[in-house]
Amino acid sequence: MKVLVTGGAGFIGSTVASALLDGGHVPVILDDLSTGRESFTAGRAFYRGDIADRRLVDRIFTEHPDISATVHCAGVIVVPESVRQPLRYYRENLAKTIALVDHLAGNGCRRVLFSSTAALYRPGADFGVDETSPVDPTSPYARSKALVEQVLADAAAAGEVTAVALRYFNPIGADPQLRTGLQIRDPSHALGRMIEAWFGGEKFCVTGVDWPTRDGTAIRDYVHVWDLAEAHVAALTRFDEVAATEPNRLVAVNVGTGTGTTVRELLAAFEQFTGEPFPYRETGPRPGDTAGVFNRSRRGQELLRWRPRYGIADAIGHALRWRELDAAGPAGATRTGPAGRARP
Ligand SMILES: NC(=O)c1ccc[n+]([C@@H]2O[C@H](COP(=O)([O-])OP(=O)(O)OC[C@H]3O[C@@H](n4cnc5c(N)ncnc54)[C@H](O)[C@@H]3O)[C@@H](O)[C@H]2O)c1
Ligand SMILES: O=c1ccn([C@@H]2O[C@H](COP(=O)(O)OP(=O)(O)O[C@H]3O[C@H](CO)[C@H](O)[C@H](O)[C@H]3O)[C@@H](O)[C@H]2O)c(=O)[nH]1
Repeated sequence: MKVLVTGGAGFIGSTVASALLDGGHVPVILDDLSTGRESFTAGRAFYRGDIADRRLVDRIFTEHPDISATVHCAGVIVVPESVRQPLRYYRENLAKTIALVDHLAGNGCRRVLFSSTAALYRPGADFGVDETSPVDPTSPYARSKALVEQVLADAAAAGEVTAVALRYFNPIGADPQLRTGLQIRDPSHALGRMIEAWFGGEKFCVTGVDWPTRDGTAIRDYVHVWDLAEAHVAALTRFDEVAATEPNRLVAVNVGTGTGTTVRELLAAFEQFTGEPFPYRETGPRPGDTAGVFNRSRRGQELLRWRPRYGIADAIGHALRWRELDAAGPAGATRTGPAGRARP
């Protein structure tokens, strides 16, 4: 398969591209490098530009007429930022996706695998959700994803596209071969902040301790980014079969591990991995935060014939090793290096 990967210079898209290559497929990357890293595209077909640029999309399909599907990862992703800049989030994630899908359909590429998010679910009493759980996003970021799903559902009903949405839970870790990992300088997600605090010799800040969870901190389903990437390859490999399970509808599939982990539990797993106590402080929740959800659906395993292979300790290890390598290498030369930390 030859597959267009938007956002293929970013954290998840670059890992998807590696998993495609490892599976004998060919990724073609479209990325504007707004948060992506050019070195992640080395040795891969790469077009720098905006997903909404019709001329660029036309050029890609002229040069690669055998692209059979698109994985659409490009977008802006920071929940608290979306609360401050909703118009930007709706423009980047919703308006530009409509333009992209229109250009894709115009080029005869109707198979769309969309990067959606479990953040669109309303947390239930026990925080477990499946694909039929109520969708009730609480931030402009999550709402932009729910709106794209709605657009794709309508386009699928009209036969304009065949669409599958992978609703990611919380991807962490790095490519186990360390070809790519988290590329942004100042991550906002819990494990990213933990790693920066640990390398910087600072306290980790737990944001939100009054959620109705077992220990008051928010719960998430942390899925290794390599497992997530393999779920994409599985979905692409049997795309028509998966789409045919709900003809003329958007097929939504949760991609999580099935295990809920609180922030305190993630911190404990980090301490266990490094063998050192991790000092922390506590504050109120961030804007747009939710108590969280974990996956309780088996649809991903059944429809995609996929199952996660890695656990949280693997993900922490890969993320730490990537961070260490990245700080040392040319791509990370401007970053602060590990603050005298011994390798765990
Ligand atoms: N990271 C998570 O926790 C998470 C969870 C659920 C869903 N997702 C979704 O997965 C996708 C990828 O997320 P990520 O963590 O890899 O983020 P990322 O920021 O690392 O990657 C996004 C990529 O898209 C590119 N991009 C952004 N806008 C673009 C545009 N208009 N045209 C072309 N390229 C553009 C960026 O340069 C970047 O390389 C996003 O759609 C995100 O919403 C992420
Ligand atoms: O330094 C931190 C960072 C986060 N948290 C807490 O940890 C929990 C999880 O936060 P994350 O940011 O790791 O996870 P989210 O599900 O809130 O958001 C993540 O997933 C979203 C999509 O689902 C977006 O992609 C977003 O950018 C990405 O961070 C939240 O309660 C948050 O308040 C902390 O306690 N301290």
